[in-house]
Amino acid sequence: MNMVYLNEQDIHHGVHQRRTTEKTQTNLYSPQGTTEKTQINLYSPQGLSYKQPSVFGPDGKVTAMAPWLAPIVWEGTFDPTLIDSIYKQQNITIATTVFALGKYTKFLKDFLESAEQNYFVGFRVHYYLFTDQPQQVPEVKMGEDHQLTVMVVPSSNRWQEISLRRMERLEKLIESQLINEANYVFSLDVDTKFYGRWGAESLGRLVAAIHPWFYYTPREQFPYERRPESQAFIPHSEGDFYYGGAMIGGLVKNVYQLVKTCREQLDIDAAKSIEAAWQEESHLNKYFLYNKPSKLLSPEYLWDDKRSKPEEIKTIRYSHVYKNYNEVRPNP
Ligand SMILES: CC(=O)N[C@H]1[C@@H](OP(=O)(O)OP(=O)(O)OC[C@H]2O[C@@H](n3ccc(=O)[nH]c3=O)[C@H](O)[C@@H]2O)O[C@H](CO)[C@H](O)[C@@H]1O
Ligand SMILES: [Mn+2]
Repeated sequence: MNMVYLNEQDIHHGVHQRRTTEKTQTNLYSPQGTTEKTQINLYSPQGLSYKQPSVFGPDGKVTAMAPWLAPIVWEGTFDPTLIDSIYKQQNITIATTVFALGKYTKFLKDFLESAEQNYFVGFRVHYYLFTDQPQQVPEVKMGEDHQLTVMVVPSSNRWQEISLRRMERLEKLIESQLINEANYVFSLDVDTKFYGRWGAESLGRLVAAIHPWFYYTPREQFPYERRPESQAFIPHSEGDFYYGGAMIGGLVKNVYQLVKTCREQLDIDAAKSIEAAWQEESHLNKYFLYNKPSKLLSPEYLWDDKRSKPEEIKTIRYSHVYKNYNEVRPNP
């Protein structure tokens, strides 16, 4: 069983060819096996030793709680009508950032149209769409209380840069606007589509999504950054879940702490000319390891169209659509 999934992951990663090798870690950077401890970042506590948590309970069924008592949101664990009504009384605004630079504008229509069908329907939603091609932004009819603001930003010729810059841009947006305008904020990938409800059950102080390709994987095989010289470094003995960089969320203040820290850590790495294996996603995983999310979204909330639906996934709500990497990215 495990083997099958590991192979699928390897295929998944092989497509991008951006995983660092395990060799680098043991041979180059930890020659005596002593550096791991001394190079742990200042904001990280010393590694705490505990068993890797699982999304499956002892009965083999999915579990609705992480061992630090954060809910894991699955179909069947909440009453959608009830939970929406609780948050509606609070009159909240949910800011949502999405980036579409270069050819990624082609994903906007499906992303926005499907969001309008499924995403926080009946709540106040304010999309902030960052793009370098404002003329390519499609007209999409917004639901009541939903609005969209286009933020024009300079283009970039490296997809890695576009992806990781989201941290800095979100940091600035929160400082300048969201702190006064919104209660919650989500940042979502654009090469995606909503297929099902995404509502108030996803709200929390700090929200992470479990990556659809790694919830069967032993932590030592997570594609964390393994070079101790990177600020995103995580030793093989640590790790909870592997979280996807395509979705982060939470209260504005808590997301601000997250994006600011990740941006600072990315800057430190950049000054040393090191780019983590999965860019900001690696830094995000480091952050969540030492600042545990208060709510986890099951892979229902971050699926991948390339992956067939296993039994434990009752409904797919938000999923990566197929993309031809060579066609849409500015560089390999
Ligand atoms: C499932 C998941 O968690 N996917 C993550 C993954 O692969 P992905 O292959 O999904 O990354 P990606 O190509 O979708 O890039 C992330 C996002 O950056 C934006 N973009 C990117 C390139 C470009 O030319 N124009 C543009 O606008 C766009 O919003 C896109 O959704 O790794 C990335 C960084 O290593 C991010 O962490 C993604 O969230
Ligand atoms: Mn993506």
